[in-house]
Amino acid sequence: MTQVVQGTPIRADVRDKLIVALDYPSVAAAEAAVAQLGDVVSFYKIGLELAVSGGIDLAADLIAAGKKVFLDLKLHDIGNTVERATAAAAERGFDILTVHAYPMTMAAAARGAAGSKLEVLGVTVLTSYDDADLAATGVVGGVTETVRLRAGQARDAGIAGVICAPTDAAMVRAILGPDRRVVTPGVRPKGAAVGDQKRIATPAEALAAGADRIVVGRPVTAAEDPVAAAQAILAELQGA
Ligand SMILES: O=C(O)c1cc(=O)[nH]c(=O)n1[C@@H]1O[C@H](COP(=O)(O)O)[C@@H](O)[C@H]1O
Repeated sequence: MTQVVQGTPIRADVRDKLIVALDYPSVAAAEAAVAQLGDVVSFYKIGLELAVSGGIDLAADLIAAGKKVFLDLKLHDIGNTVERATAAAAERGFDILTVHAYPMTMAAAARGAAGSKLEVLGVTVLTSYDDADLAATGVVGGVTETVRLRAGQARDAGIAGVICAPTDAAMVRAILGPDRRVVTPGVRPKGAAVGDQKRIATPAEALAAGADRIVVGRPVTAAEDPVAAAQAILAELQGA
């Protein structure tokens, strides 16, 4: 169904570019948000907080309701474990699964997803990290150099694409080419609270830099009017 925002119809392909992060402490809270957002939002992310709170099973209801679902567990473990967990996520019908962008982890996830529609995305460098935060983990090389390295490794591992900051998206798109996914959290509409994010851009800037999809949590879920907040982001994406 086509959405109409302030007289402008929002195309279905534009709606699929907005992934709303269901970062809630209970399944009931997530279900209430999904009910409130109705047809406005077509793509949801189940992340760590909701998964630990029993939210993985919510995916079946979302899929039955025609939504796309991103399982954000940011896997990183021995190859056998990652491969089997990825195959289990594919079996459950998820559209996207995240793993950390380490070569062996990405290769294992690629094996686990083989033959399914599941898109494995490698998390390059978290959007809450700056150069100093990354250096504190022992990584040699700044954010830009590390994202460049990991994007190339994601391409070589044969996974669907990466998660990166919108500020990295143009560089990553050049590395991955047009056929792989570039998905960016760290997105803040003008004037929205930044919170713990450090490498941010607006929805329109993220798309202009080469992102396929954006992930947005608090600017929608903590808004006084989440429906209006999501609609405003979609209108910005459509205009980008
Ligand atoms: O993998 C992710 O989705 C992710 C990667 C990253 O580098 N940064 C990041 O913020 N995220 C997720 O994207 C969402 C961003 O939420 P907000 O900061 O509330 O918009 C959260 O659910 C994070 O877990």
